[in-house]
Amino acid sequence: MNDSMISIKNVNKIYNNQTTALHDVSLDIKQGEFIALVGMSGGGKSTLLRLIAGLEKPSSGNVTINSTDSKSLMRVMFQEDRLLPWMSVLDNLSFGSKDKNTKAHALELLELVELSDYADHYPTQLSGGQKQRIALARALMTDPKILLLDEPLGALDALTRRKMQDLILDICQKQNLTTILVTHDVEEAARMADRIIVMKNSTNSYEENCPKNRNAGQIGIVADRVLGEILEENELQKQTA
Ligand SMILES: Nc1ncnc2c1ncn2[C@@H]1O[C@H](COP(=O)(O)OP(=O)(O)OP(=O)(O)O)[C@@H](O)[C@H]1O
Repeated sequence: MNDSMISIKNVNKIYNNQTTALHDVSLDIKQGEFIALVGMSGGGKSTLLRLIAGLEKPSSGNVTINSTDSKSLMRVMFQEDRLLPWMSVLDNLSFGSKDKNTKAHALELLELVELSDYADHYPTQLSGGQKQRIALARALMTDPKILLLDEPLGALDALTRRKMQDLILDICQKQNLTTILVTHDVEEAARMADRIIVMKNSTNSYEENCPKNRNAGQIGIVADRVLGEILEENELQKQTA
């Protein structure tokens, strides 16, 4: 019996009959687990996240979400905050709803992300970190069970980023969210995730001398060993810089 919240079986994703973004990817994610997807550019991290979110379909294989919950099940948070500039912070969360409960829930979430005093502000009046906190609150408005984070902290300075990591971790733990974080930052992955999945980098594009599926977007599990290697590589780069 499979007790996974998200079950990915033998998934391939080929774009335009030409670019293999994912090759035979299988992965099970348990309820409440925090997964980080790392790997070099073009390794298929965002593609995998989009397939899980149902924003795209696999070319073959299956992505199954094992939950009886309805459409509010999953929310995605992106690198850019995607707030509507003409709406106040409160309206960005409640989409202008006049419903008392919706507003009350939005205010609760503003408190959770420590921005209660900013309900009447507009996005242009906020710092980058504040905007991402609002984006996080908005993602939580529907009480999702699964949170998909596509490099949401990439544009933040180191200190703000660290604070956001703590905030996200705290919320995910308290709400027992199943979370998938795409990040280029291996230290961030190590700090936040229960499990790190390394998407192997590859030549995804079709080339004559390279069978088009070879090495494309495969998952290399994780492993402290792999993580260690990447960290060592970074160390080497620093030393030779
Ligand atoms: N809509 C698309 N159409 C065609 N090719 C695509 C599309 N989306 C992604 N690809 C290709 O699929 C491969 C994987 O891309 P993806 O964005 O998933 O990688 P990634 O690991 O998230 O990269 P990055 O870290 O740079 O964001 C790349 O070769 C990319 O060019």
